[in-house]
Amino acid sequence: MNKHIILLPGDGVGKEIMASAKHVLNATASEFGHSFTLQQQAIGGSAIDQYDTPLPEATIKACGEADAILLGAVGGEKWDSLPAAKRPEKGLLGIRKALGLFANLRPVKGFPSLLHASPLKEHIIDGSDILIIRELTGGLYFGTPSERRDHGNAVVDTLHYHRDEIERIVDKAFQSARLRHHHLTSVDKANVLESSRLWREVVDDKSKEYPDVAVEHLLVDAAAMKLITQPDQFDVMVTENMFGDILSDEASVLTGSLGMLPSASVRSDGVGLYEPVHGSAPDIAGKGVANPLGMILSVALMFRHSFQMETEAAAIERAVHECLAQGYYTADLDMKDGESVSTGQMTEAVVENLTVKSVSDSICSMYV
Ligand SMILES: NC(=O)c1ccc[n+]([C@@H]2O[C@H](COP(=O)([O-])OP(=O)(O)OC[C@H]3O[C@@H](n4cnc5c(N)ncnc54)[C@H](O)[C@@H]3O)[C@@H](O)[C@H]2O)c1
Ligand SMILES: CC(C)[C@H](C(=O)O)[C@@H](O)C(=O)O
Ligand SMILES: [Mg+2]
Repeated sequence: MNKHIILLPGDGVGKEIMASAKHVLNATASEFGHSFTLQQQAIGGSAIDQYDTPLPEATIKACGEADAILLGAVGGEKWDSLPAAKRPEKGLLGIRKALGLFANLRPVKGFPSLLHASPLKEHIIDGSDILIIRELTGGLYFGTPSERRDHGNAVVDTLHYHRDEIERIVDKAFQSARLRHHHLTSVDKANVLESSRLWREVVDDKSKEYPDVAVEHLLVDAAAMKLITQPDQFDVMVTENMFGDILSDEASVLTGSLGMLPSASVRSDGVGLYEPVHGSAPDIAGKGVANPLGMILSVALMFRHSFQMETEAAAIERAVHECLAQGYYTADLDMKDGESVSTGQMTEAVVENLTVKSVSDSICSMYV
């Protein structure tokens, strides 16, 4: 099958892990007999340097015509003092909005070999398997006005949702719960925010269409606590844009490192943008030590969600599982024994484990 994929490496470690994604993508293509057209475009700080904008028109056009998009990360100190509209992060927010990618799926499932890489107790994280569904094109990130007032001494940010925007993400969450363990936790701040009270109303209305899914409402502060004390109590979690941003970084602790988490930003027709949950990691950028697995697992999500190629997706996930079991780990994973490997060595280890043979006894669909 021929697919057209846009690569947006972005900034910092984004460039390093995109090289890993390309390598794994090419290896998967040759292993399974696919041909992909890959085209690179600029976004974030590197686009600002080249084109004076974090999201060039050419990037939006190319992404709009693609079957799927892979993104590394954006941002860095160099661009931190630019005005809001010119920051690298605006490029990322802009492409999500321009493509209508309203559903951000962030699966959090630890690999058995990394149980002791987490600072949390093993018996607490063992068996946790959570899908965080973050609303991605509305909420606090996109409401207007968002501006300074009173000569810079006052400020307003707006959390805006229309019922339709909540309905479509909640629908997606119920559908995902049906494919998993039929349990949905909706996270909000309904004891304070009017937007959360509408959110809760929509979840309760929608739940009538999904009587086979058990629904629970949880306030976001309690959810943050429960996520790391009783993670096995969660199946699918659905929440507002910023709540989801924060909770997913927190949840990464269950897997041993922020560098492990992949994500899929999708809309209803299957077009999607796939990126790790972490950022450009300026503290380690350029050193060749970034963990490429969140990015590589995002490639697996692309096969699953945009191309409906479950075998290929499972093969990549299996290869990651195998190389961790063989004892490969990057420096961010706080392991007790042995020596950590570089980004390139970890990527090679994944590619070496990526064989058709390994798919037969696949652990399959780790990240539905
Ligand atoms: N999706 C994105 O592009 C994205 C996401 C988050 C932050 N950012 C941007 O990235 C920049 C840095 O933000 P930050 O430092 O708060 O968050 P960050 O996610 O870049 O880094 C947080 C910590 O996690 C570590 N880390 C992250 N990814 C890693 C990996 N793959 N391997 C090993 N360690 C990893 C970093 O070294 C750092 O210690 C900012 O400009 C921010 O806006 C971008
Ligand atoms: C860089 C930033 C705009 C982005 C977000 O908040 O959505 C990031 O933190 C993420 O999680 O993808
Ligand atoms: Mg984030």
